Amino acid sequence: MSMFGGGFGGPGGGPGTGAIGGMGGVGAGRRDRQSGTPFAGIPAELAVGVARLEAAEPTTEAPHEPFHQQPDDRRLTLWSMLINRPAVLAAAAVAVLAEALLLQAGPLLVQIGIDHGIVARDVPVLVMAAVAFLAAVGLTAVASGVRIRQSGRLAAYVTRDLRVRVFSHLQRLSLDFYTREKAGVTMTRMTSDVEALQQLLQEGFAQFLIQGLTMVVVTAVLVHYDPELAAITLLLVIPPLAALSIWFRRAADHGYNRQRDAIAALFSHLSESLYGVRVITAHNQQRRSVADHREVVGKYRDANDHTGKINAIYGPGSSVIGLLGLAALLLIGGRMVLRGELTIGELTAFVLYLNAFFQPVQQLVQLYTNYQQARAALGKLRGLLGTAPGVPERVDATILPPASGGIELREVSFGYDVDRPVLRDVTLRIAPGETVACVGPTGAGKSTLAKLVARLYDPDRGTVLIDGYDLRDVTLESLHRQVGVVPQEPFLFAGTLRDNIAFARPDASLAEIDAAVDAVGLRDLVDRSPDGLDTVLHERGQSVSSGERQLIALARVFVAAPRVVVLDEATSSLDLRSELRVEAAVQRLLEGRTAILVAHRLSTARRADRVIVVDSGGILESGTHDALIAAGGRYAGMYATWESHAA
Ligand SMILES: Nc1ncnc2c1ncn2[C@@H]1O[C@H](COP(=O)(O)OP(=O)(O)OP(=O)(O)O)[C@@H](O)[C@H]1O
Repeated sequence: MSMFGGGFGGPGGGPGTGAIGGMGGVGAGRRDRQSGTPFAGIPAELAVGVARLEAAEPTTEAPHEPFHQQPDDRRLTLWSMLINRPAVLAAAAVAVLAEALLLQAGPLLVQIGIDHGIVARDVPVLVMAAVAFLAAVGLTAVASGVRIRQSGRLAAYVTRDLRVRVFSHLQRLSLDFYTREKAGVTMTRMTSDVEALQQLLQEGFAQFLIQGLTMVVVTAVLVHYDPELAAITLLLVIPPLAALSIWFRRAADHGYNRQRDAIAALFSHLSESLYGVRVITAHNQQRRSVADHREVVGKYRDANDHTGKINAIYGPGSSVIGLLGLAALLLIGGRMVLRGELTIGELTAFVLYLNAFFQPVQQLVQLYTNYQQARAALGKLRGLLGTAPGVPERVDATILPPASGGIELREVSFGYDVDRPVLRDVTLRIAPGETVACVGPTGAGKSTLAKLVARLYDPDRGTVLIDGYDLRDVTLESLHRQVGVVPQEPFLFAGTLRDNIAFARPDASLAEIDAAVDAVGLRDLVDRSPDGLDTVLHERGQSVSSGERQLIALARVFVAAPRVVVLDEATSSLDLRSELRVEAAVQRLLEGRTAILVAHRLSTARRADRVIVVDSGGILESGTHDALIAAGGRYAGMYATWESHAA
C-alpha cells in the first residue's frame, strides 16, 4: 500500500502548479539566450509596446483567504459571502434600487399622458409626459448598466473568495478525506457548484431584488389607484401562486440535489477514466468504460429531465395564473370605467402595472430555479467546508523545536475502520540517527506504522512522540519541516526539474540544489536534459523514468533537510543499475538522520541499523540483521526465501 495510498491523484489534482508553471517560462527564456537559437530577444521597435503591456499586466492580489491550519468554522451563507465585499455590494444595491424605481415611472407617465394630455386635450402635458418617459428610459438604461457591472464584480469577487476558501480547506484536510472522497466529486464542488452560485450572484440576485421591489411598488400603486380593485385582483392571484411556489420549492430541493450528486458522479467517472486510461486500454476495457460512462451520464440526464419537468409545470402554471388575473381585472375594471368609477387612463395604468407585476413573477420563476440550484450547490459546499481534518492541529499547539530525532511509539493502536485494527498496542523506540527497516508480509501494517510517525493519521489509542513531544501537541508545519516523507509513488509537478527538487524549500540556493543533485546521483539526468535544471517536466513526471522520479523525490527531501525521514520504498522494480543508484541515494539521504524505512526489498533491510518484523498487528521481532538471522526466527526465514529467489 502506498504511503499516500488511495489518495487524491486525479489529473491535475496536485496543488501549486501555477507558480511552477510560471517559473518554467523563465527557464524557457533562458534556454533561448543560452543556446543561441534564432530568437535573440525583443526587437527594439516592439520593446516600448512590450513594456507597456507588462505595466498593464494585472498583479495577483494577496488572497482574501490566507492559509491557516485551524478549521474554518464560519458558516457559509450567501449573505456572509456578500457582506465580505461591502463597497461593491452597496454600489450594486443602489443601482438595483434606482433601476427598480425608474422602471415604475412608465405606467404612471402613460396614465398622465392619457388622462391629462389626450383626454384633456392638453398637448404640452402630452409632450412633457412623452419627454419624461424618454428620460426615464434613458436613466433606466444607465442604472441597468451600472447594476450589471456592479453585480458582475460582486459575483466575481465573491466566487473568487469562495474558491480560495474551499481550496484552503482542501489543503487543510488530511489523508483520510482524500482516501474517502473521489477526486471528481471534489472537482465538482470547485467547478460546477461554485459556478451555480456565480450565476445566481451575477444576474439572479439583482434581478431578485428588482423584481421583488417592483412587486412591492406596484402593489402600493395599485392600492393607491383603487384599493378595492387592487384587493380583488391580488387576492385572485397571490394564493394560487404561493401554493404553486411552495410545491415547486419542495420538488426543486430534491431535484437539484439529485442533479448536483449526478454531476459529481459524472466528473468522478471522467477523472478516474482519464487517469486510468492506460490501464483501461491495456486490459481492453474501453467498451466497459464507455458503458459505465453511459450509465452515469444517463443518471445526470434523468436528474436534468426531472428538474425540467417540474419547471415545465411551474413556469406555464404561474403564467396562466397571471393571465387569469389580468382577465379578471379587465372585466371588473372595465365595468368600473363604464360606471365612471375609474378613468380610462387609470385602467390602462392598472393593466400596465399588473403586467409589470407579472413580468417579475415570470422572471422570478426563472430566478427561483437559479436560486434552487445555487442553494443545492451551497449545501454541498457547506458540507465540504464542514468536514473536519482527520488530523487536527490543536489551537494551543507548540512549535516542535529542532529535533534530535528520537522517536517513540507508546502502546499505539490504530485501524482505518474502528472495528478492524491494523496495529495493536505497538511500542517502539528509535534512537536519534538510527535507521529502522520495517519488513513483513503485504498488508501487515508497515506503511501504516510509518504514516503514524509522519502524523498522516492519529492513533486511536496510545501516543507517538518525537524527542518526547506528543505529535498531537505540535504544529503541523513545524512537524512536517522536521519529518520528511518519501512516498512509495513519488509525485512530480508540471514544472522544471529545479522547481520539483526545491519544492519543499522554493528559496533554496542553487548550491543547495546542486548538492542535492550530486548527493542522490541525479547529475547524469541534469547534464543530459536540454535545459539542465530548467528542463520542464511533464505532468506527474511522465517524461522521466520511474527510477529518476524516485531520485528526484529523494533530492526533494535532501533539500528539505528534515531530521527524520519516513521512506516507503517503491515496490516497482527497477533495472539493476537504477536500483543501485536509488539505493546509494537512499543511503546518502539517511546519513545522520533518524529513519523509518518500509522495506520491500530485504537488501534495504540488511543495511539498516535495526530491522523490525511487523505482522498480526504488532512487532514480532526486532534486532540487527545479523542478530535476527542468528536467532533463526521469522526474519531469518524471510531472508532465506528472498536470497534463494535473488540468487
Ligand atoms: N486508507 C485505508 N483505508 C482502509 N484500509 C486501509 C487503508 N490503507 C491501508 N489499509 C489496510 O490496512 C492494512 C495495512 O496496510 P499497510 O499499507 O500498512 O500494509 P503494508 O504492510 O505497508 O503493505 P505493503 O507491503 O503491501 O505496502 C491492509 O490490510 C490495508 O488493506
